[in-house]
Amino acid sequence: RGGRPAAGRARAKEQPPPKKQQQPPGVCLVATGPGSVALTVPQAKLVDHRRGRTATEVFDGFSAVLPPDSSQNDIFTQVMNPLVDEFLGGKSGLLVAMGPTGSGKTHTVFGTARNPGLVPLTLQKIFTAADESEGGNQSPRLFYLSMFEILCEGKGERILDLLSDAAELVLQQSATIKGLKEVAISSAMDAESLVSRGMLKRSTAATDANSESSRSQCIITIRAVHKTVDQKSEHPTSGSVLTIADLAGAERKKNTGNKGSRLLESNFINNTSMVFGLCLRALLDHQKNQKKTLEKHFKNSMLTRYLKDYLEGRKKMTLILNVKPGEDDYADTSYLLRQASPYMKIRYTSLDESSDLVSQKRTNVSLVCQENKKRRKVNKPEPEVVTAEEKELQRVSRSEQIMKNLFNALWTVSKQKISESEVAAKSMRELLKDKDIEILELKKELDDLKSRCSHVKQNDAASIAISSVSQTDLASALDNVHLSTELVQKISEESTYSDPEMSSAYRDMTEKSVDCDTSVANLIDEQELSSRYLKKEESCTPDVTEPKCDLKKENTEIMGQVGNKDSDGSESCSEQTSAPDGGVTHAPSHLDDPSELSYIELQIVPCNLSAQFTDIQVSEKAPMEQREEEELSSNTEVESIQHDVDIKEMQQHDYQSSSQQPNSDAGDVSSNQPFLELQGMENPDELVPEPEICEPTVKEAAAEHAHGQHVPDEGLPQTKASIAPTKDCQAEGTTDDQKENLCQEEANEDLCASKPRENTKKPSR
Ligand SMILES: Nc1ncnc2c1ncn2[C@@H]1O[C@H](COP(=O)(O)OP(=O)(O)OP(=O)(O)O)[C@@H](O)[C@H]1O
Repeated sequence: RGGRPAAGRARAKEQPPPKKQQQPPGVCLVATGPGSVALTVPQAKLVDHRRGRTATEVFDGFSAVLPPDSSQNDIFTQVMNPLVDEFLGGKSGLLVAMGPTGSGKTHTVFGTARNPGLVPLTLQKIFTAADESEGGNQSPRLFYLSMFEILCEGKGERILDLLSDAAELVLQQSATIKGLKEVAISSAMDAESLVSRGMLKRSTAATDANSESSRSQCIITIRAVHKTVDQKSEHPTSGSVLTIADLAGAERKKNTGNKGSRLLESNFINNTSMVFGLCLRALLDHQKNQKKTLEKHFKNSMLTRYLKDYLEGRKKMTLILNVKPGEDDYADTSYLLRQASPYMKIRYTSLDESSDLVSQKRTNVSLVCQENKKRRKVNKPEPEVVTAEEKELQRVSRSEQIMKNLFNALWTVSKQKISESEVAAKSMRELLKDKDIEILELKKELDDLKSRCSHVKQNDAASIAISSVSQTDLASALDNVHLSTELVQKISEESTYSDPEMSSAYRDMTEKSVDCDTSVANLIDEQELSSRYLKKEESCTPDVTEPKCDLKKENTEIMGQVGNKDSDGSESCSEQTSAPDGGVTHAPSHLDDPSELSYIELQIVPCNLSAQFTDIQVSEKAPMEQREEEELSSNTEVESIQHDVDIKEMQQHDYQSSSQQPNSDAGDVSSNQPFLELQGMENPDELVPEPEICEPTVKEAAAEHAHGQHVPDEGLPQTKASIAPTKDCQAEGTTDDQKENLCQEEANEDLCASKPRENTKKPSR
């Protein structure tokens, strides 16, 4: 008990015990050197074939090996004094007493009043050193003492403050205990009494192995604070800390005989001891192989969490392996030596800590050291110190680089999309241009069609004008017919005085003329109807060239219809102008009928008019040409009339010559023979002699026609006017009875002639 674990590896080979140290009976472990021990297997533990032989294991490498008769001071001097010196020098340290139950750990740490342990000795040493430091002009320091235990509570753990009545303490992540009472200590005596009071609260129980067995892990901390630095703070946290831990010893059930709650405590104690050993083993392995990560076994118990800095090699730690050298304790001793002897090779990484705050930086320093080692492996001359800020900067720069790459990728894709869109827009523009060109061409075609349609409309208007002109011509022709009728009537009236037969023939001729006038009026009506029908057909006919043909055909049909209609009447004028095949013929065919010789000459006019109408309709001449033709026809008509007048004049002359004879006979055929020959007539009875008083009037009218006075439409009244004075002259040259007869006849003729004229004017105008 009380021996420090030797450094180095225990040799597990059988070798003869050292000659100088005789192994006492019942003892298995003896010191063989300042840092080595020899563990001999008891004979009872050996198998049968090995009995009689000595089986000894040598464990060397320990810092010191203290024999069983060593005092508390020897232990303090050998084990604790270096830690106290470092503590007083500003360095934290840890002392942990390990060993099986009943091995004397508590006795070694706390001792007794008469034989004080390491804690009292430390306190004495500290205050002694403090007194010496004040006398040596060193800065005064304050010492604080805390004492707590970690015990089992059910299946868990809890911290209990041994210097206060605090209900519960909380172990923080920073390896500090929240709520732990620190008691400032000003003297060793006060501190020892304080520790003594705390020991009274510690959980202990009697087991088969120990009458006062510790049931918890007890931890005492002494913190030294310089007054000049932390005197303003009531509870300064800076300063070196000296930690002394008295662990509960591992227990064997058969040795302790624990049951129930004790057995649970045994499990807790053994588990904590095991975790503590694993942490040390992991630290050792990590220091042996830097590539191997440091296992974080310290998380598995509250004790190891509290001692994390020490178990990770950042603070100095001293282990006291308490063992019992009896043969009965061989198993526990052998187990502890085998377990803990390798820990002597553990080295802490920093010896320059001066305060607990500095320990926070030591982590970075440790990382820097590891980083430097790595950099040395890659043969870099100067290792770079990577701080947290630099790491943050590197992380930010990486993020920026990632975002930059992402932005570049998006930009490239966007550019491609834009280029594709531009190409598509260009093609669409070209397509629109083509469409515009097509639209312009279509517009041109539409304009052409419009112009052609307007031309067609003009043609239609021309055709309509032609129809109207034809109607006008028909009307003028009708007027001419009336004029001729009136002229014939005048002549017949004049001739009625001389020949009654001529008068009857004249009446027939007048009736024929009236019929002809009526036929012409009907023709005008039908032409107007046909022109309207033609308009409707032209409006529905798409082909613009068809109306011309239709116009000709329609006009031809009109003529045919007129002929057919008049053909019902045996003596119609239209019957003579229409051929059976629809063609146009002239009146000479009627010369075959001797019954109509009296008005053959007068029917030339309507027949010519029909021919004129046919020419107009077929040739579709211009209105001026039509007017010229009309004038020509009128002139022809006048010439024919003048020719008739000449004939009448010749007849009148013959009649006068015959009437001057005493026995004038109207039936004298010889006197009429020249006229008949001229006219080509065979029946002289139909000749109507004209009276002599009409000669000047007829001559005057014939002279007007002969002087080239055309007879336009408007000139028709003039013709009438030119004829009217002849009646006056005629009336002046006659007797009163004759005048009355003439006026009566003239009135009758006016009434007879007015009827057809009124019928013809209505539809034509
Ligand atoms: N060097 C010593 N001198 C005198 N008595 C001792 C010595 N070592 C131990 N003892 C006595 O042995 C008994 C057990 O000692 P101690 O309680 O210290 O053992 P422990 O290792 O702490 O056991 P546990 O782990 O169970 O607490 C005590 O009664 C103690 O007085």
